[in-house]
Amino acid sequence: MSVISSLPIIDLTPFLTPTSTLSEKQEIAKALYTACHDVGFFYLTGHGVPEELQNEVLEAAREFFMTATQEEKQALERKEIDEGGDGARGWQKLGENITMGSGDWHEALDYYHPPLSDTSSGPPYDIVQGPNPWPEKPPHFRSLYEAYIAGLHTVGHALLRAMSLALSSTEDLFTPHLTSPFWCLRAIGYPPLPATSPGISCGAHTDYGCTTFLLADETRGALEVRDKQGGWIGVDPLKGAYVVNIGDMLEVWTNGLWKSTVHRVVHRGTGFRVSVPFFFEPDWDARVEPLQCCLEKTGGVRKYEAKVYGEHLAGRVKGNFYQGGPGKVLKD
Ligand SMILES: O=C(O)CCC(=O)C(=O)O
Ligand SMILES: [Fe+2]
Repeated sequence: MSVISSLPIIDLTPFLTPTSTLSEKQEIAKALYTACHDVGFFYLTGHGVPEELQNEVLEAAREFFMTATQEEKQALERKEIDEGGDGARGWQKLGENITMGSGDWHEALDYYHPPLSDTSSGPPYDIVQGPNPWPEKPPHFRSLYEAYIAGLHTVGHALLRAMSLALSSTEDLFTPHLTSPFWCLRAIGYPPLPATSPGISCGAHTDYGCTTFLLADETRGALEVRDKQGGWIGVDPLKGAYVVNIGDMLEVWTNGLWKSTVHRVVHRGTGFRVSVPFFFEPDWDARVEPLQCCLEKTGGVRKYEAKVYGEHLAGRVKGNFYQGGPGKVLKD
């Protein structure tokens, strides 16, 4: 495995500054196009999220994983639909999340966009449509995370405007599909893999939606990204920046011009690694299909069928846990 020390760095400032000029934006859009086309992963700076807020988010997750009792964790546990849960939201114990049939060596708290229908009368819930179970300790966890999620919506919209300009002459290609963007946030705790274990911390997969904003602590040598030759490249965190990758919906919209890049986590170092990926997604009912401008750039042949985002997500979530099924799929 080689370690990349130089993922492209994209500075989003012009898309968050009302006074910026078109040429300032186009310069960034051009670099963004190359990053998305050549690697599918990049560091994002100029996003406006304060580093102190990022650190607080990581520390609150660490505090939960390190200090909550087993009982407190179990009170938030993800439950199957027939057990009164929505099959998605909540705490997952070590090894519960699976990829390609093997348990992932992490525990996690998973949150999603508020449910789309009223849940006040209680279960049964549809898949991914139950309430978010927030911890009571640390006491500020919920308000901190809700403020963080709101901030990342601004960044998500700005980045999608930049991506639109990278693909066309308008910033609004994706706007009709982002009226109430769905989102997911995972707070993940990774103990080091046992020395003799052949296992994996988070198995190889692609992300499901538009873009993922990965916030991770300073642990090095954990995240790995598949390169075009099928090898693995190590991606270390860059202080203050997000590691951003594109998801399955952008691959469909671009007719494969930009690929939803496979990645995984192998944490063999020392220390307990914490990461908090935020997934910025299309509207739940968005019908996603190759865009005309991308068809023109890819020889005019449509390589992807239309997908409804919410159906795609529900299908992927169902495969993420042990239910006698084959587990998380790498690609459709
Ligand atoms: O923890 C990480 O670095 C990545 C996690 C990830 O890829 C995911 O949850 O989709
Ligand atoms: Fe991922």
